[in-house]
Amino acid sequence: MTRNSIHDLARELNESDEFVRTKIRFITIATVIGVVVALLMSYLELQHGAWFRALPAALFPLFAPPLVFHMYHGRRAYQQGLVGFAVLVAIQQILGAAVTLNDVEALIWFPIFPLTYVLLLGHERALRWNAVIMVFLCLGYALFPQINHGLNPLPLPLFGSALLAYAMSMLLSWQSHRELSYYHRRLYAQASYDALTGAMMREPGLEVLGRQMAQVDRRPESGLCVALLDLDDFKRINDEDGHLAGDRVLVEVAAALRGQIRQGDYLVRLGGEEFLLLFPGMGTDGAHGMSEQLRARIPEVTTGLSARPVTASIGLTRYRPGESVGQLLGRADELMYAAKTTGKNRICCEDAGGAEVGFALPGQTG
Ligand SMILES: Nc1nc2c(ncn2[C@@H]2O[C@H](COP(=O)(O)OP(=O)(O)OP(=O)(O)O)[C@@H](O)[C@H]2O)c(=O)[nH]1
Repeated sequence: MTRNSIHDLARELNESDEFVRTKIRFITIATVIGVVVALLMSYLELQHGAWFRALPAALFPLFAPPLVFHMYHGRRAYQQGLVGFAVLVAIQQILGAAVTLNDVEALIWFPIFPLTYVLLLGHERALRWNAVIMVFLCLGYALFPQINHGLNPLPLPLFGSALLAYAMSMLLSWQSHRELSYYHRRLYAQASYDALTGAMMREPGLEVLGRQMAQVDRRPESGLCVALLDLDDFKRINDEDGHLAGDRVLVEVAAALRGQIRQGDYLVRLGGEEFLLLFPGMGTDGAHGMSEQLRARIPEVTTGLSARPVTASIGLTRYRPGESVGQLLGRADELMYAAKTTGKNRICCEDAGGAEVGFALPGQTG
């Protein structure tokens, strides 16, 4: 891929333009400053003849500019760049700690590292990285006597305050991660489930259907049946009993359907008073028996909500490996339509081979 503008990259990354633009600019500016400072520090250490202390600082000018350059080249590159920076910071920190931990001044850098991980990796991953590095630092401090009993013994309170910075950062990350996952779950539920009936909404429902179909394509013996269920004369219920009564009917019907289907089956509200039921791993006979139970249950659970009994017409069919979602639902729709035109309150079912269409009258199996 050729070099993108930040705007294109942000769009490709599917994150907010503003967020990615700010983050990449921040990392670019920080890298320029970091390279200048690191070169200066390396030069000063070399002036004092301490080449081994110049090494950690020299790593940054060597690796950071190519990382920034790499980050501008697409989604994977951006993510790889962030992780690359985190690895660079970790190596520098561990190397730096190994050569300068008995220098009190070196400790002023410590609180910066946990925050760097939050910035680079986000709260969730920073939590893990900070925990691992904190464990390494503690082990290093406890196991290597030259660090804490060297010529300039490292004051424990200073080391403790560096660890405190890690702990604080981890606590804040944990809190933020919990909050974000809570809102993420809520947003997912709002975007996936219909607020009135609690059934899955059309788009996510069709995605699930696509996945189930792909599974049957891989293992045709597993099978998949779908039932398209449409309430009969629903407009009349609305007109005669009121829109609120119509809503109550939808709620009760959806609850009854959900209560009756197996775990692993799906209930999708395609729109209005039309529901799609997915029966993965079920043969036509099993799905027919289940649909018959559902059809019979609907007038029972809606008794008293409407002046006339509430019924449903169902088109039931089996997925034929290789066909499209449109073909499968089109066939289910035709069968449901056939059930409507032959008297309603019935199931119209295609046999397993798809050759014939049988009509199941109420209380009968087709
Ligand atoms: N109360 C309520 N009504 C809805 C909702 N969504 C759609 N509707 C109504 O559902 C009715 C559907 O009517 P039609 O598509 O004519 O179907 P029908 O009256 O059930 O007729 P058939 O399908 O032929 O049995 C319309 O009057 C819509 O306004 C909803 O969320 N709540």
